Amino acid sequence: MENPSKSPTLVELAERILKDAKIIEGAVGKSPTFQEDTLKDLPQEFESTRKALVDSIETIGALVQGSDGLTGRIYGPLYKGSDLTVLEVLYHFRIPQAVPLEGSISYGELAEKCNADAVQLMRVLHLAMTNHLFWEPKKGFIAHTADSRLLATDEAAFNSVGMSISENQPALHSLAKAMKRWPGSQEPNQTAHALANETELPFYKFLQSHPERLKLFNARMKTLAKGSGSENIRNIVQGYPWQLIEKGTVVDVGGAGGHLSIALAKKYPEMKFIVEDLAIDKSQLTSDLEDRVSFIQHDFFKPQPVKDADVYLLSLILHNWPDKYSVEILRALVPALKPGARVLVSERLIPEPGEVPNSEMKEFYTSDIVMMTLMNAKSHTIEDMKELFGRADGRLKFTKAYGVEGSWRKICEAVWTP
Ligand SMILES: C[S@@+](CC[C@H](N)C(=O)[O-])C[C@H]1O[C@@H](n2cnc3c(N)ncnc32)[C@H](O)[C@@H]1O
Repeated sequence: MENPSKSPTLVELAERILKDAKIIEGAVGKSPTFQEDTLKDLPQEFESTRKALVDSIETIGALVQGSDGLTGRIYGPLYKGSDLTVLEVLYHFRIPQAVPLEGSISYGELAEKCNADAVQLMRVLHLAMTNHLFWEPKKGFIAHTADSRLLATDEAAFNSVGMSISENQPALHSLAKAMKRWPGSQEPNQTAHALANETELPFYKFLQSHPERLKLFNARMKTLAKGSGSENIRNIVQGYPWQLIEKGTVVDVGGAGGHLSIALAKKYPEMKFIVEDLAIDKSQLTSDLEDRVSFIQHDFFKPQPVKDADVYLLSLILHNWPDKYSVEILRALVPALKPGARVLVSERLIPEPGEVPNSEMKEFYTSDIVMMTLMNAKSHTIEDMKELFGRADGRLKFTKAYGVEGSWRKICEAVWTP
């Protein structure tokens, strides 16, 4: 975070906004509108400019509103909570799907289709429109914008909103209560999510006993995999010097359907991969890779069964667990490790304060808090990662954090040095 007395002037910010807006518009050739999101094709190399632009806009908005604006932002009409209420109504009444993709529909007809009261529906939709969801082409009628159309046509995106409403929001509202009841807890069932749902089950077990909510969670994971999931693959494949492993074997611990191993196997034809997870899912494996990518069922809290591999990869695993359990997961590898074996832990690390703009820092801290509310888990800093390796076993020597340029996903390497 910047020193508050040194924030840029309004004019400096406005100039930055103009400069970055020109760069971005030049990159896609056509400015986005609320009907057409041309920025979804923005090339990766302009992502940092997009983030800088968002940050400048937020900063100038907050400065111009002043401290009275702050109270307004928290308690007044711009409070995010009411935006979430709108989404909740859109989700429960399946409003996006009831609006025609072309043309418009009257509030009365829409209310009938959604089984809702027309006046209440109109009032909620008026607020939705302030966030560019739907618009009124003529009085009394509504039509889609690009955002509302996405919710109507992409079931995974729609269910992802459902997941946020069913799991994240109630849990976030219960965080203060959970912090009072179980201060500093390291148990995955002493969470805000458990309080909000009046359950003693940890998050994943709770979902397994509520299949309709598990479906929403899986949809959320699918939408993430479209964006950051592919960033996950890119980071794993390009962000580590795999040529060092040559003809070696990689154990992909908690590797799900093996998408990372499969991507690596395609690029490194001499390496072998063993994907471990609670259940075996070979649906993504093609026959040409069958001799080099295999699957076994394994609980990562039990001693590692594959001995003497060259690499044990834990991608997006430890950030789902309280530290106490992350240490157990790492320790369970120890009996299998040969001297020089590498343990690679890949996840998005939290930057040092001030290393990235405030708006980006907010994303990192938000995801950290979501981890806390759902599982008492956490996002890690690089210092946390060093500490976890050390706590697991002093012979697991942290060497370096690798990763692709410009990404906060890092691959933290520790080498077994007995
Ligand atoms: C967030 S996903 C990460 C998947 C993959 N490594 C990646 O980077 O995309 C976490 C994975 O851990 C698996 N998992 C959870 N508990 C496990 C356990 N006790 N033993 C093995 N795998 C487990 C889940 O089934 C899931 O596939």
